Parts: sequence; C-alpha cells; structure tokens
Amino acid sequence: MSSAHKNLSIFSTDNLPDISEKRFALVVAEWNEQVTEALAQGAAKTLLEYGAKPENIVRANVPGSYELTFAAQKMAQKNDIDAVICIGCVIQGETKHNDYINHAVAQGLTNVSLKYDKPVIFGVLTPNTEQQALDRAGGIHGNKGDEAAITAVKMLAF
Ligand SMILES: Nc1c(NC[C@H](O)[C@H](O)[C@H](O)CO)[nH]c(=O)[nH]c1=O
Ligand SMILES: CC(=O)[C@@H](O)COP(=O)(O)O
Repeated sequence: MSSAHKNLSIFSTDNLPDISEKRFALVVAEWNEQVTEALAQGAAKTLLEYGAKPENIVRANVPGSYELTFAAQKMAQKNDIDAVICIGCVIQGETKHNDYINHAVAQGLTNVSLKYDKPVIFGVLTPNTEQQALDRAGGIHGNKGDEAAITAVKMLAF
C-alpha cells in the first residue's frame, strides 16, 4: 500500500519493550537538511515518548546518505549502542546518482545490522520530488522519522 493511502505515522504500539535503559544512535545525513532535520526530530521525540532517556540518544551527522553506512557501522560496533536509526533524504535528480546511493545504503545498512546483530533502521526517504519528501517529514503522510524510531523499538523485542 503506497503512502498516498495511509498516514505513515499511524502504527500499532502494543507490546513495546521497556527501552528506559536502551541506548540509540541517531545518524543523520545533512543533505536536504530541512527534511532530514524534521525526520530526526520526529525520531528523537518518538523515542522519548516511548521511554528512552535523552542521555541515551547519541546523535551523529554525516554529509550525505551515502555516508550513513560507514557511520552506522561505527555506531553499531559500540558495546553501549543497542540500535542505530539512520535518517536521510535522497531526492531523484537528472542522473541515476540517486539510484546508486539508495541501493548502496539499503544494502549497506542491512549488512551492518547482520554483522553486528543489532537493529539498523533505514529511515531514508527516496522521493521523486522535494514535495514528496516534505509530505513524509511531518506533512500529509506523517513523519517517517517517527516510524523509524518505533521500528527500532519494536526490533529490540527480538
Ligand atoms: N543528492 C543527494 C545526496 N548526494 C550526496 C551523497 O549522499 C554522498 O554524500 C556523495 O555522493 C559523496 O559520497 N545525498 C543525500 O543524502 N541526498 C541527496 O539528494
Ligand atoms: C541524488 C543526488 O546525489 C543528486 O545531487 C544528483 O543530482 P543529479 O542526478 O541531477 O546530478
């Protein structure tokens, strides 16, 4: 079901684990900062709403979404990080560059998650237009940052 038919920030929060002592890395790409900052704020707010402590959310910025994988690995290898949430926005341009970034990051974050046996959440928007991005960063389709945070919390139940 496409985002056009549902608010991405409406999800079940039943049976969530206690995250009061869990530590989260929040890795944020600076490209399309208006969007990624809205996503990051949504993710942080949601973690706090569901019981995370402010001191247990470790924020790190990277230049672009392609760099999320390297930073995610640096965070995932830390013994005091329980989950990594990666935030980015890769807007389609005139060339295929966005495709290469998106595929590299999706596969890269999956590899990091499996290598370090920790949830590494793909909170990267891959819109065709800036408006599509804004719609998913606190607009008509909710906030994908909220969704990424809840996903991290749910995965800590495994
Ligand atoms: N065009 C976008 C980029 N491009 C930059 C790359 O992510 C990367 O930093 C560069 O290729 C150097 O390695 N990044 C985004 O996050 N969003 C874009 O729309
Ligand atoms: C997705 C990007 O990296 C973006 O800057 C590429 O834009 P373009 O394909 O028009 O060069």
